[in-house]
Amino acid sequence: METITARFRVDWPGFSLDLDLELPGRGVTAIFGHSGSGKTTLLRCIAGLERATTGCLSFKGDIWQDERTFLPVHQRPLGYVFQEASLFPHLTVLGNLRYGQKRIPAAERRVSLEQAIELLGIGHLLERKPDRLSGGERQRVGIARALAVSPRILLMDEPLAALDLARKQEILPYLERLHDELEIPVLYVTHSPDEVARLADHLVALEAGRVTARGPLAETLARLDLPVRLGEERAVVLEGTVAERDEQWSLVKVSFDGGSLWTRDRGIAVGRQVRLRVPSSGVSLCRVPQQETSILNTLAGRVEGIGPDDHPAHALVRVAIGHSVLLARITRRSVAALALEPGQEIWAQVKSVAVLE
Ligand SMILES: Nc1ncnc2c1ncn2[C@@H]1O[C@H](COP(=O)(O)OP(=O)(O)OP(=O)(O)O)[C@@H](O)[C@H]1O
Repeated sequence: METITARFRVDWPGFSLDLDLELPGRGVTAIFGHSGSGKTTLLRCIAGLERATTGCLSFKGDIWQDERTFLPVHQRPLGYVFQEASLFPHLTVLGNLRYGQKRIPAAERRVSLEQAIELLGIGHLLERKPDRLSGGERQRVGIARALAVSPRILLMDEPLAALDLARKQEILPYLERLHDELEIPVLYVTHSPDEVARLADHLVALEAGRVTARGPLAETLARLDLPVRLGEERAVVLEGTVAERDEQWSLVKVSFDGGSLWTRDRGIAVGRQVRLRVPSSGVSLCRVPQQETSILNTLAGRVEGIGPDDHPAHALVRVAIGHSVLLARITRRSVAALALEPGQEIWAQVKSVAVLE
């Protein structure tokens, strides 16, 4: 059994959490929701920091909590990364990392110290004391320390929230490496749409202590029946590969399962895997491919469904492009004018697409 099953009920004055979740035992699951929706409470329940909770938690077949069992936090093989790493000020970076690792018998170490240091790029910082680290460096050390305890799961509670944009950009590639190179599942609490789009494989959306949507990221974002918005408007995320570079016009072609899209060249090497974020307002639809248009990307697709959007003037059209899906936000008047209906062949013009590096 490779999954994590979690059922928790917490009742506090003014807030209750009531969840029944099956989470994948691999990849990054983003726990996404507004402030106060219960994200941190869920992580604390999983960590065993909320003792008053009633619930059940099984991790890949091992019971961590049920009616009879409650493993205390120190017996749960997990790493916890907070918004700000609380490192021991009197120890060097290496001392901090070794401290975390001490209680793990050598045979049970899944991540070596060297591997954690290399993954987070902190080899040059090992002799420094925490007060001589930048916020971004401190956070990287905090993540390496959480890995050094050889966790079976990593719980990250808004690990980038305390950092400015430049520091966030500095750390994101390291988080992507963790994702690509480690087998350890990560539960990643955030209210940043960008972080979800870049890092998550799965999504759990919370609202007022309840799950409003969950599932694989791309699939969940493309659903018409679930109101999951990452940011201002509905958008989908596609996995792709940089297939071609057009030096003359500073463009790259990114191929995905079903087609390809030209987008601005940001210097990413041909062959690299990237994610694309396509906002629904950047997709328009036409019944015949347009000849003289400034839009570079026209894809053949099929209408799969039509649903409402935030404003009564707008509709969201779900369009299958091969095995991938785009959402187009168009006016309801256009839906009527084009007589759109499920099953219909259609051309999607994609004006706006962002590469999430
Ligand atoms: N120990 C507690 N006793 C009572 N209420 C609590 C306790 N801890 C948290 N709460 C309340 O539970 C609700 C959920 O809090 P939680 O920290 O889980 O939300 P969150 O989604 O992580 O928010 P944020 O994004 O702001 O961190 C909030 O209304 C909070 O005030």
